[in-house]
Amino acid sequence: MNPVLAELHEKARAVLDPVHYDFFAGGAGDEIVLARNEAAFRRLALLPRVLRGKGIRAGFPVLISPTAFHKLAHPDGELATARALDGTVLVSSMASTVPIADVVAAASGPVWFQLYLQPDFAVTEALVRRAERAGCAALVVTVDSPVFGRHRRDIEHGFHDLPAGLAAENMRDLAGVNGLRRIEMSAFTWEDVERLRSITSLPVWLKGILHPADAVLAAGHGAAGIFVSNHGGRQLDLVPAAVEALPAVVDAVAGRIPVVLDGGVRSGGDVALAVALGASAAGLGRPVLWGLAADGSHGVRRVLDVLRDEFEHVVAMCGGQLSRDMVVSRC
Ligand SMILES: Cc1cc2nc3c(=O)[nH]c(=O)nc-3n(C[C@H](O)[C@H](O)[C@H](O)COP(=O)(O)O)c2cc1C
Ligand SMILES: CCCCC(=O)C(=O)O
Repeated sequence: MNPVLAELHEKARAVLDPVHYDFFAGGAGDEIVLARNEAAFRRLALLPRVLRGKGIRAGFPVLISPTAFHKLAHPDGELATARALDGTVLVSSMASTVPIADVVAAASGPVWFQLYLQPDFAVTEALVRRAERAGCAALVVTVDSPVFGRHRRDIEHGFHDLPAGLAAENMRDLAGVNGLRRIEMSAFTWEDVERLRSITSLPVWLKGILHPADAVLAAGHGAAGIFVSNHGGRQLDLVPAAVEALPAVVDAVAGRIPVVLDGGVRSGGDVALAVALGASAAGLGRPVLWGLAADGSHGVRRVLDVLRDEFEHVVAMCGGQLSRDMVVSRC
């Protein structure tokens, strides 16, 4: 691993309350998927093309995937993350500890709003209006959580609630206990996605798709794009690594909508592999949390800078080109 990322992770582990560290680091069940997400990248290799000059690939195809409760990592919470963007997209979690309007106001790049559809449609609609008023550029509906994953580390620690003083700020004044409504996980249908689309002009992405048939349905139901994701190994501990599920989804979508990959991306080389396999971009979860915990906004910036630098170097080595035929198995 890049020594800067390793150093940020070690510092995060040292400064965080161990209970909060385990909330960020942990996965569901036996954490098999958590480990596989990273291991699967190690099993892939790239065959560079030669004598192609500098090639034409430009840009940095990385975004920040939504993660909850940044104030558990750093006192400035999502404000610090947002200040680090420098053009990178931040998908801000519905479970942010800073209200979405303040996240967008602090951001140095586009902000998208991630949400879980709520059983009470009026609550979902209120969240959408908050995201729109704040100036978010897209909605990302997470669809892999009909029920919440079972995180053994959290259960062992008895970690169920935020410490006093911290709250899921987007849920304020939505008529719950003390004006704060709990985020609910519930099962929905494609009709619910259509209903959401009907009340907003924002692009609606779906996050947490693994089955190619669902990717086809997503395109058919007007999703602006999808995230191939297993929620960083925090939902069903029986699924493939995210990058293993990517090629079949890319084939099924056949270019109709963009496909983002998240889960286990830890280097610019991992970003390059995901792009070569057909992802439009790779999403980062935990690496951003480690940067944030270790050094606030500066730490997040360092994570993005390291990945950008590594990615550009790998692409240059590959003749400016990344395509599926260049990806082979190491074993
Ligand atoms: C601590 C933590 C909190 C998360 N919170 C959310 C969330 O609020 N909404 C969501 O859609 N995904 C959430 N995720 C999943 C991430 O968006 C992403 O899919 C995953 O972290 C990517 O894997 P990686 O951590 O290996 O990069 C969370 C992940 C972690 C680790
Ligand atoms: C209600 C917070 C949801 C956070 C989440 O999605 C996760 O921890 O994986």
